Amino acid sequence: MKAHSSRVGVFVRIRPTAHFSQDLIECLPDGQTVNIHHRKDSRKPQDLRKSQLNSWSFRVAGILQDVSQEELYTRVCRRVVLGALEGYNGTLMCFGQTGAGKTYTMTGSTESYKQRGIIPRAIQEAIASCEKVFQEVDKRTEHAVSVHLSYLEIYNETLVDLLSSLQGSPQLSSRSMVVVEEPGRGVFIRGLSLHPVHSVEEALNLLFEGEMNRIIGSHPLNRNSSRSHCIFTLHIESRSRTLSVAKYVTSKLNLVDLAGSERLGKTGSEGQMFKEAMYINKSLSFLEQAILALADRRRDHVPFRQSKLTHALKDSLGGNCNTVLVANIYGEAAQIEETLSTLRFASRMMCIRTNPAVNEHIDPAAQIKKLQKDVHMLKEELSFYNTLVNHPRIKYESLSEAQLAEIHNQVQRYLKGSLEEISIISILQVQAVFAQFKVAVQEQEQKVKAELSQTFNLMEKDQSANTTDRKKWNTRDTTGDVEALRPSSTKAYTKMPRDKQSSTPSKAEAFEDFKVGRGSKINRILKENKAVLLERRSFLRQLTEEYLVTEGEPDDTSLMQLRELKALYRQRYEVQCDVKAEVNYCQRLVDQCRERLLSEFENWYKKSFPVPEEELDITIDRTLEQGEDDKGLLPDSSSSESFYNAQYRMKKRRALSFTPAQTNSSASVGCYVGMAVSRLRRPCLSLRLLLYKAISSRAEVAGSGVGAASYVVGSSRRSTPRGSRHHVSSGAGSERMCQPLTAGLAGSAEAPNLTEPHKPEYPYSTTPQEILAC
Ligand SMILES: Nc1ncnc2c1ncn2[C@@H]1O[C@H](COP(=O)(O)OP(=O)(O)OP(=O)(O)O)[C@@H](O)[C@H]1O
Repeated sequence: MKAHSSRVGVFVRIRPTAHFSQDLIECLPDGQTVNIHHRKDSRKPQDLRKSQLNSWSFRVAGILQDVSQEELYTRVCRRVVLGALEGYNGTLMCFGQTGAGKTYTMTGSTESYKQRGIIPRAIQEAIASCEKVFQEVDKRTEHAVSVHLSYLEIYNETLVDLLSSLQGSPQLSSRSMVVVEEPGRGVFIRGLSLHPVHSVEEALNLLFEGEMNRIIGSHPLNRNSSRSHCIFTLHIESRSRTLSVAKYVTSKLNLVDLAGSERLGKTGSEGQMFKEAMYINKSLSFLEQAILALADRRRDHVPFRQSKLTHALKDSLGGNCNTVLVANIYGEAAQIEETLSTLRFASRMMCIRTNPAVNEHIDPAAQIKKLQKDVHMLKEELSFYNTLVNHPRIKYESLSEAQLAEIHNQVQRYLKGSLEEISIISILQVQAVFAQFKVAVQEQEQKVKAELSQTFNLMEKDQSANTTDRKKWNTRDTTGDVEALRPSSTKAYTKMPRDKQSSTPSKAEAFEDFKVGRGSKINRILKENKAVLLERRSFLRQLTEEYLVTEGEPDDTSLMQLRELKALYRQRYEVQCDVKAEVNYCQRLVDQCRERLLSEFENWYKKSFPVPEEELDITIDRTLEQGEDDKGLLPDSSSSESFYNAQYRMKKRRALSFTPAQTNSSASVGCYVGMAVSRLRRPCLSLRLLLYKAISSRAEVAGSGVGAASYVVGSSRRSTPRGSRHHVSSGAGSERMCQPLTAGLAGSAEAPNLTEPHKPEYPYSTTPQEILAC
């Protein structure tokens, strides 16, 4: 609905008179300008000479003097009436002094066809064009037009339905009528009867009926003076006959005959006439205020609701409407002040801008019909297309229960793998498939949640039991109660039937636990020994490089230099041999520590998780066979690698001639010595050489090349009381504490009690004196 701004069209109509005051009312030849010359207080002849002559000029759309009713209609009204037929609201309004010719202009003479006024002519114009439509119904013209009439009177600020006397009209009291506003519909009178008309005659009958009901009073200026404001309205609605067009257009054409203003002091009205004049003047005053507010663009509030008239004319004055005002004036000098007043009002009206627009609406019922038709058409199109592409089975209606069940079945089979793919048929089917997937996912989630909650409940119980047991275990560890070291939770495992030992940890997992728990100390020693081994290897590498440099000295040197070089070469060679021996020794210690760790773990594991021996052997053998290729089974590959490496070496060593007792005890002391050796520093090469020789001799005694001995090295070595620390001093004389080593072995049943004064209890132990003797 496009609106365009337009000014209120204002015309001035001068009532014909034989005493036209040409001196006071000057109509210029342009037909649009009227000049008023007025001398104040001109009623007093003695002041005529003294008073000053004032002039006012009013330029309007047209000055209508001595024009026929037909010309007036053509010049003033036709445009608005035709606009109404196109969907624009229109208002034609007559304003002026009592007896100035408003009713004559608006209604005209009911006795003379030629002198009929605007309303009959507008009816004729509008309904005649509609009649054409009416008559062409059978010819199926494009639009169907309907016209309804209403006739409202505002008398003493009361709304009156002038057509309520007609048969079939609702007999409502004036109080039940009210001016209301609704979005999309604008201002209208609720309770005002609307009368459909199909011909000019019908419409004129209604007009005359209403005219009969108007309140007319005999006034000094007008024998048949209208004592009320009257609004005759044509309600026009145009709809398309085509079902596909849901739009329809409405418009209202208001033909307003305002009551005449009067100067009460001048007319001398009394009684009822006076009361009516008071109401009339008051309502016209409110109209003027509204117009002033509308004309002033700085005002954001227009007092439309001050009177029924302004409220009812709200749309006509400042809204969606083509508005035309006819200002009726007298031509006589006696009414010059009222004429001036009327022209002032008219000039203010000219300042008002309205925004007429076609009133388009969407009919919901027609819209639904249109959409249904569109859907039907599109389905037909799709059906045709599907036939062309060999998909004639596709239906576009909602899926039936059976179809949904089939889709559910397909999705279930697809998820289980028994159906390779779900063939896509239509969008509806795709949506149903996705819906079924959603349902499947939700069901799966519920299932997993239920399982998890069940598992977590069990785990929480187990964890609380484990925590309690671990506390007990830690406490007992410090008291040295070896038998009690086994966690009670593992006892619980052993009590379970074999087929229910699903929570028994794998060996790899158990080994990881063992390293940080029961076997943490021996594991730590192993790590330290490894670190010493690495450090020695690195040192050996460095020496080898230096030695190679010495070997590559140039030949053209003096004898002295050669001797020095030879000495240096020998010295380096000796050192290198020493370090090599150290490396070999450290390697053995590391192996023994590892063997010890595994041995202890095996014992602990067997006790904690009893498994038939043959099954254990099979497991171990398989593990050995698989070697490092079996890492995938283990939770932590780096840790499991060391585990299986160690296990492999242990199994290899089992084939050797050592008894478990020998292995354990020698390994324990080996670890101890490893710690001692790890404290050695490069400068004490001779001491390390001694150590190496002693080791070599013991190894020879053992005859295996693997047997270890207990060596405590250092000049300051001494026995310490139980629980105190062993101080092992390196060859450089520095003392270092090795309490962790002692503590780590003290808690083991198989390990010798090294907190006791040193009493070697295994066949290959060697005292420091022996070492020094070597
Ligand atoms: N242009 C005109 N040509 C011929 N007669 C006219 C014209 N204007 C008014 N008259 C006559 O003047 C008389 C008063 O006119 P009319 O009733 O229309 O005045 P009015 O403005 O409606 O007065 P009121 O406000 O009291 O109703 C009528 O008899 C009418 O025929």
